[in-house]
Amino acid sequence: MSRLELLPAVDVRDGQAVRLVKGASGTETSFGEPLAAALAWQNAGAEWLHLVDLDAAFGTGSNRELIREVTGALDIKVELSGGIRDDASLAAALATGCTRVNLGTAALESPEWVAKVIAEHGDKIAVGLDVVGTTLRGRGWTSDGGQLFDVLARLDAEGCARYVVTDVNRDGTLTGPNLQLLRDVCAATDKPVVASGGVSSLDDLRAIATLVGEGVEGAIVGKALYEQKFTLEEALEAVSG
Ligand SMILES: O=C(O)c1ccccc1N[C@@H]1O[C@H](COP(=O)(O)O)[C@@H](O)[C@H]1O
Repeated sequence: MSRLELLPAVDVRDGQAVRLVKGASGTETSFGEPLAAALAWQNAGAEWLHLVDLDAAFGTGSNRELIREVTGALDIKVELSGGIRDDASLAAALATGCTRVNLGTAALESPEWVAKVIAEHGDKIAVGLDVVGTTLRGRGWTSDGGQLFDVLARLDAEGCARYVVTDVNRDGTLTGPNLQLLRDVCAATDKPVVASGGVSSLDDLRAIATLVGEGVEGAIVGKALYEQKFTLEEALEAVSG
């Protein structure tokens, strides 16, 4: 059985690496230069970086140049998200050299465009399913966007390669992952799932790793790393078995 992939997160707001609580604008804690954070995770052994332009996700601006600089400076794979909602933003995201992009709002508001880009770009496109309960959230997690399992069925039928599943109410709270949500999504799709939200401990990562056989491929880790609940080296070791 394959091992759980870990994706340390660098979320960028106003040029800084930040963590939010439940994705709420205004709850930012700053952790300095995004490039320094990204290089730190790379040097600690990360194979992936989950890189988010929060200003683009919230519609308050863009960190496009900085995102391009960070992605270009790394040797590891980058999953890029935030504000990728049309041809121009998708082209700019893919031109950074990232390994894949993660679409959120567009999957809820522009289903025809998303079907088209899935057909064109295959597994370079993932969809972020950001949920409160089973209600999807878009536009910086401020708007309702339909029911999780309806949208998942539609995206599956269109050939979506992968889903990044975030429990919004756990994100940035260090309260543990929503394992039942992950199980339910895995039961509804054959496509790989990346878990996001709530990781607080090595035991949380070990618990997510027990779901690899059900379809969980990776886990995004944010606040726990920045608040030094464990090191990335310890996390990689914890899921290596
Ligand atoms: O990651 C966050 O903390 C976050 C908080 C609030 C909104 C979005 C957030 N993250 C990422 O943004 C994309 C969605 O962006 P868009 O809707 O496509 O513009 C989402 O998948 C998360 O990865």
